[in-house]
Amino acid sequence: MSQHVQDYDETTANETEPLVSVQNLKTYYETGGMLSSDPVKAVDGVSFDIQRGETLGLVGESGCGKTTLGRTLVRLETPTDGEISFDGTDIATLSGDDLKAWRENAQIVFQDPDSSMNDRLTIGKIIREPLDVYEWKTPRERRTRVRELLDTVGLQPEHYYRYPHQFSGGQRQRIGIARALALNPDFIVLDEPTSALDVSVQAKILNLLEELQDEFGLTYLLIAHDLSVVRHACDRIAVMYLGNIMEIGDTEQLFNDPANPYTHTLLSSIPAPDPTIEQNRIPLRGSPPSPRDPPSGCPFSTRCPMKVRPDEWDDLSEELWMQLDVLQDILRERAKRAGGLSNRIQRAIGLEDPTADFDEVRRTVFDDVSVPESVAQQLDETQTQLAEEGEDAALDYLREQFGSDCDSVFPEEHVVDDTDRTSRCHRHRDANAEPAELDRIPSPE
Ligand SMILES: Nc1ncnc2c1ncn2[C@@H]1O[C@H](COP(=O)(O)OP(=O)(O)OP(=O)(O)O)[C@@H](O)[C@H]1O
Repeated sequence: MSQHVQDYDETTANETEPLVSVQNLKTYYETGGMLSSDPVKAVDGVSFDIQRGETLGLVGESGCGKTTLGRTLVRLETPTDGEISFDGTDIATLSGDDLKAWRENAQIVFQDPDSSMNDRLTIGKIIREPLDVYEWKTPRERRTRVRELLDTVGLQPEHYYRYPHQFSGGQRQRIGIARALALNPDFIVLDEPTSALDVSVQAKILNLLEELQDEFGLTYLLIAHDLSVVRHACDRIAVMYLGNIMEIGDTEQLFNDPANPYTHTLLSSIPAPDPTIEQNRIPLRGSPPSPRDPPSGCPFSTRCPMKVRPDEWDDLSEELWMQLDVLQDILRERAKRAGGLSNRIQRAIGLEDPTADFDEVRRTVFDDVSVPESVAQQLDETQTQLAEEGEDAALDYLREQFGSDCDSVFPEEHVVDDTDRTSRCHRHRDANAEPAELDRIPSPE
């Protein structure tokens, strides 16, 4: 949609400020519960702008906070902290009538249009609902507006009196889009708008969204799992991991030359169009840490294939480093399981020996790699810590011995190209730039 951004900018040359500007935005969910009082840090301090008329894509693994961020930008969620400036107005703290009045400007289209549709209402009523809520003009003008909207999204006037179940998935998504357009918003969050649809229908809906953007000067945040969808549809991409934006910038630059190790791993999961071409796939180990208890340094540090290593261990083999990471993964998993009240009580009364199978874990993890005596000693001490203090102490010990800034310092944002793309990674510091190549990572089995 880049061409469009240019056209729109020409007609609004005086409006050079971004439409949406986000500073250190956090949205936490307080879920309470006896065993864990920590909030879910779904969005954990993000800052970025969305320019007028652009489409910003938002990608990342399931649960990284994309939907929460989208919902917060249209104020369906209340941020815990931070600022959202919309067209120059801070909307993060709006409430009551002010919030309702502002909401006309920003809408959301859901993955599953059915979730926002009452099956017992006609299509006309469903699209008209926002107009009724906002008491937009007269009832007659509202009906006329709905007919216009049906036409705008490629449906027929006679569809006004039909019911949602009489339509296909693609048509229902058109209805959802018509409803989102009803109040003439400037900004729309598109939350996986095509993931529930067949591929042929997906393309039609994406084309429709692009046409509507051109016609009405809309600004989009497009959330999508499918990286080929965002590559085609977005001017810029934001890559999210565990509530943070790890990289954000121009779509083609980001796809052609990803700067952040997480972007690398995410993009390398896309199968090559030609299966005979050998791909340098980067394994993404394990699952993301809990957003209730994110790592203390870089959010991606527990899975990062390019983690910075302390100089004193420079001569350890790649294979051994990888297995040390695997050992930490296992201990973290055990720590999660041991966190339950019943396990803790069991251990307190001596029913469970936390080191019972550590010997076996150690044998299996380091079976195929050569472990120098210096590392073996650290593993012995890890085992002692585990026996005496438990998994968290053993993990702290491993972090002290083998960790770096990646494990303890949140990475700052670095500009990584001349299009102002930014990435958060300690590898961008000059001192850590080598080795910069992901090629050094051993291929997965
Ligand atoms: N209402 C809620 N209450 C408590 N936790 C929530 C709530 N909504 C989301 N979460 C949690 O917040 C985190 C982020 O969820 P979110 O749905 O924003 O991620 P996502 O990237 O959109 O995932 P997906 O791609 O699966 O939709 C997850 O750990 C999720 O379980």
